[in-house]
Amino acid sequence: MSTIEIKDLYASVETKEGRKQILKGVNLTINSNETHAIMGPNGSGKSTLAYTLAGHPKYEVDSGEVLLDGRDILKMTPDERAQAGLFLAMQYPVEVPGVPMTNFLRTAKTAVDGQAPAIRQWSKELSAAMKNLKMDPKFASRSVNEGFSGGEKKRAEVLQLEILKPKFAILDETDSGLDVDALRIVSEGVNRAKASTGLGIMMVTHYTRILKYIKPDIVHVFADGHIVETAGPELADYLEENGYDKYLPEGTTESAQA
Ligand SMILES: Nc1ncnc2c1ncn2[C@@H]1O[C@H](COP(=O)(O)OP(=O)(O)OP(=O)(O)O)[C@@H](O)[C@H]1O
Repeated sequence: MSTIEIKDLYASVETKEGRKQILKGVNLTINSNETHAIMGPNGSGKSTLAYTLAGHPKYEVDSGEVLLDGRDILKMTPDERAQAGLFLAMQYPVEVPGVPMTNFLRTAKTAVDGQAPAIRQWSKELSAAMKNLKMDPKFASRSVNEGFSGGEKKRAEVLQLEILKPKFAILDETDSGLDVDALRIVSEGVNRAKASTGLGIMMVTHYTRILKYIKPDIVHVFADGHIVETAGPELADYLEENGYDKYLPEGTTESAQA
């Protein structure tokens, strides 16, 4: 079993107005096979947490630790974090013109595993994964995310997840922009990854609809840079009905913040 432990994490970003602290004491432990949903108001720092864990250079850790099976990943470069078993499905996947999906995936797989996959096995695995995600095989030769629709980009993120087989996946709003069928297909991909490898999942979402397909064990409310409440799946239903008002500073409402 693997564990990722986030301990009292504080992180900042350099903005035009100066340095701004966004993460303010995040504590969270996720084990293999666990799914944690992170829900919270706009601008509370959920994506910042995702980027900080993945090692985005814009986000500077002020203090705290993140241990993956006891190893401090904050000392690692983003590629070393991926090799250690961390994966980020981005809220806004970037386009990489000129780099075909198939080259990108094979190169990433080789880097993460430390050896190139055998060619015949690789072709089979890639075709099967794309078929499962109902992706046209032509996507393999297209440039990474270039001209992909919003939903196609999210499928491509889950394709990477299925191919790279990390220990932990951060899904940053992987459900946003998906139609009903795509939501089911993408969720099935995540569930397949969990069933095959015992993946631990941190799923940032605004909507309970994805939680019907990817069942969370634990739901956290994230507000003002840290986790303010933790409970079972019933918390998501409460949030859907009542919003985040009770977690916001007095005098503000979620709509005023958005
Ligand atoms: N690179 C940056 N430059 C300036 N401000 C930033 C930067 N990154 C994050 N922020 C600010 O930090 C705060 C947290 O942003 P973040 O994207 O982490 O929130 P979020 O909880 O993911 O929001 P949402 O639910 O709207 O996606 C916001 O006020 C945002 O404007």
